[in-house]
Amino acid sequence: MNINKEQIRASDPHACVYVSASAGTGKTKILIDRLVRILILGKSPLKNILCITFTQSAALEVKKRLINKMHLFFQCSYEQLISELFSIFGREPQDWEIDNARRLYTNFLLAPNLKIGTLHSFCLDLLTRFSEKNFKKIINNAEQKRIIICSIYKIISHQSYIKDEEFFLYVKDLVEHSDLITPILNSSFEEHKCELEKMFGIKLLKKRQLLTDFYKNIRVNDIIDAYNIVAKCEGGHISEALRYLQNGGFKKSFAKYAKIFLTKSGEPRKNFLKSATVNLYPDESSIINEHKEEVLKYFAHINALEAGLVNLRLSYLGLKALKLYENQKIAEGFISYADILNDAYELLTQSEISAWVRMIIDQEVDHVLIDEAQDLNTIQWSIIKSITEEFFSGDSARQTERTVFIIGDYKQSIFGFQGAEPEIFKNAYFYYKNATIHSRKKWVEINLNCSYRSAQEILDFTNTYISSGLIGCNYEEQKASNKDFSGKIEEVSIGYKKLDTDSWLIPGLVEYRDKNDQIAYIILEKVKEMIMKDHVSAEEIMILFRKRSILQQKIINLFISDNIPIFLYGSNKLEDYLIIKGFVATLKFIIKPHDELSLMSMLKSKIFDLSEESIFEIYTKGFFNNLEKYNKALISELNALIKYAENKSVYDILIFLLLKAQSRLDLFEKKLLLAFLNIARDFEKLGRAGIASFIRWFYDLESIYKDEILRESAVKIMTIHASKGMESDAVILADFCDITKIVQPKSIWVNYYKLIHLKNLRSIDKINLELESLKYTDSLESTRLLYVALTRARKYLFICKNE
Ligand SMILES: Nc1ncnc2c1ncn2[C@@H]1O[C@H](COP(=O)(O)OP(=O)(O)OP(=O)(O)O)[C@@H](O)[C@H]1O
Repeated sequence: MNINKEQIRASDPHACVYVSASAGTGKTKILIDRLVRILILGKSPLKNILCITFTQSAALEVKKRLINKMHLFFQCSYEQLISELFSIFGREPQDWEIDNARRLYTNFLLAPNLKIGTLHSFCLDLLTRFSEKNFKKIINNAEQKRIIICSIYKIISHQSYIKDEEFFLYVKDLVEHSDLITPILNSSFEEHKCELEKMFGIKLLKKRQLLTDFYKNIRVNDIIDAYNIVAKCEGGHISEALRYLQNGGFKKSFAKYAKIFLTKSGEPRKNFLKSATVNLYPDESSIINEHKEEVLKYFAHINALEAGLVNLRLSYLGLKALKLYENQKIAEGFISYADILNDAYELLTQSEISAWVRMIIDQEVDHVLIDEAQDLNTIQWSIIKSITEEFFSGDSARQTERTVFIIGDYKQSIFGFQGAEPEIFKNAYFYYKNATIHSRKKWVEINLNCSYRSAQEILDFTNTYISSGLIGCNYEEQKASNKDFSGKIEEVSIGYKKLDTDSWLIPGLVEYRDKNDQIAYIILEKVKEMIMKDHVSAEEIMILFRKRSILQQKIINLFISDNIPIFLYGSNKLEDYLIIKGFVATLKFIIKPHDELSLMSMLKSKIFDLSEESIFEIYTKGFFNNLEKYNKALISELNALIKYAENKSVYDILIFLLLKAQSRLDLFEKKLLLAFLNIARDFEKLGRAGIASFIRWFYDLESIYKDEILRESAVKIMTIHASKGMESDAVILADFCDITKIVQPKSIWVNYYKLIHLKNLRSIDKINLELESLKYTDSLESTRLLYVALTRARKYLFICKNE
């Protein structure tokens, strides 16, 4: 280890410290060093040090490294201990420091009380100890879904809404943002209407009312005359418009009429009339152009109105469903992750016992260390502030030295979807700086920018892609501390050649069915080359994705069939895989044939393999109410399934379904199903039975899929979010092509309201402004994501780029 003076200043246990540390500059090392130095100082016991990490795996890593360090101090030679302590203190250790360091491990064994974990686990502990609220369990996805659907059924007797999965997703999103919506939860229909009218800048009247005004003002005959005259020199769109006006069609379907004046992409046609026509018939042309403007104005207004009315109804019903959901969740003894934070905050600041709770916590915490501080959102900072408030009050009853340590990196702020933003981190920084200086404590600020991880070539490449303007915070070019090895960057451009699915392939020649196949093959070949030619070991290769996708699935399949060991990081719960969802839906269908959500996802799954279009078709024909009429073969298949399932065990039913789906399954799906079958067998071995009871048991298990080939020496496959804090020799970016492309949202949040129907909403200026700013923040975060991905690599970067 190199002695780095700034790292040593950062671990000074007498100062409150803020560290802004770029990727690879040693954040984790500093955190461990600081924990060790506080312990060696000997004034605060282990149990009084609170270390907050962003994820549970980070907490495990910190615990592991701290315990290893203490164990090393306990059993290493005297000389090694001196040298270890020298690298941490940056000076010769004193005798008492050496003695204390030796004793850390035994002290730990006597009282192994490590407060290292996520803020959620700290808050959960707080609630368990002090809250009077009665909760038994953290709610999981399946329970959440069940309660949302029940709540929707309770408010909507007219069930056509429920057929639409979109409404379920809408309410689910409200549930996930419920803390945000609290202020409008109890508003009446009229109040929502007023709010949305203000937001949209229009009155939410009936559409007919608006159009009546339009029809009243239009001089139909004048316009028909004008059309007739210019028709001689114009194209088909004029005769089409004429038809609509002559037979009154423009009243029946105003939208279709208005579309004559628009281009295919929905923009107003710039030159509706040719310039020759305008020169020849100036008067008629100006009548037509004025009319065109008028139509488009009304069309925009009607679009806004339709969007407004849809959103008004959705918000009203959605919020009602949300209230029912919240009540039912509490009645069943569930708590969500968001509730944990909100309830803990309330307990610490607004409850009758707040002062008492804070006093007890104050006795129990002397030092707070916050890792990945850029990823915390407002409520999380509020909780941390209330825990540390007494540190700076001046008249604290406690005389012990107490510090706050904040380490983070604006450039790695990539959890915007959880409410974290660089701005929030900046505010927290100012808060602690002011609080520390005002209470006359020592404040130290450190900026680390030299990477111990990556070769200079990797950092040069990163520097060309990243700049302050693109990531929304200060970016200084990064330098490598380690000059012992060099880096290599390769970029491949993927040409997209779509082939007919059943076109004849020349034997022996690699042809790709689509872009994803091509990328998957290129990556497989690259990994083989790295392992065979460059002697990179498999576990030192990391394949990163911006998001889970078909490409990821294809790569996994390809690697499995080529016997290259892989390890999937992140949330790889069995229940989250599409194929397992389809099987679970089928089990649900067997016990509840009228549950439309299960029926739909069963039909879509590989067991039935119906296309989206055919499901949509039978669905719109009223299939779900009138099964017999439309698809006899399917009905008899469904009946046969229900009949077969009578008196059969879950395991037997699953085998039956597996055989039915077999020809459509790929290798990876077969492995997943095998794991699922094993779970069913375990369930039966326990002497349990019943489909409903199996499904509940399966969800409670929250089983993580582990394959026998997922060994230690495996290529790691994960999303960039999951790769946070990790490093490896080689990094492959599989979907770089999409990295700066911003996906247009289907809905946005504006002032407590979740607005959908975005195509129509775009005719409202205020919404357009919101969308623009959203696009801007998304693009900044997308570049920060790229920064995180590039800086995981030590020596090799391999990037698949769109041409
Ligand atoms: N003083 C040092 N001398 C030598 N190597 C160091 C030093 N400090 C850290 N390192 C090494 O640099 C690498 C990066 O350190 P670490 O993982 O702590 O970085 P980080 O700042 O947490 O990175 P990121 O923000 O990307 O997660 C590690 O392999 C670590 O052992």
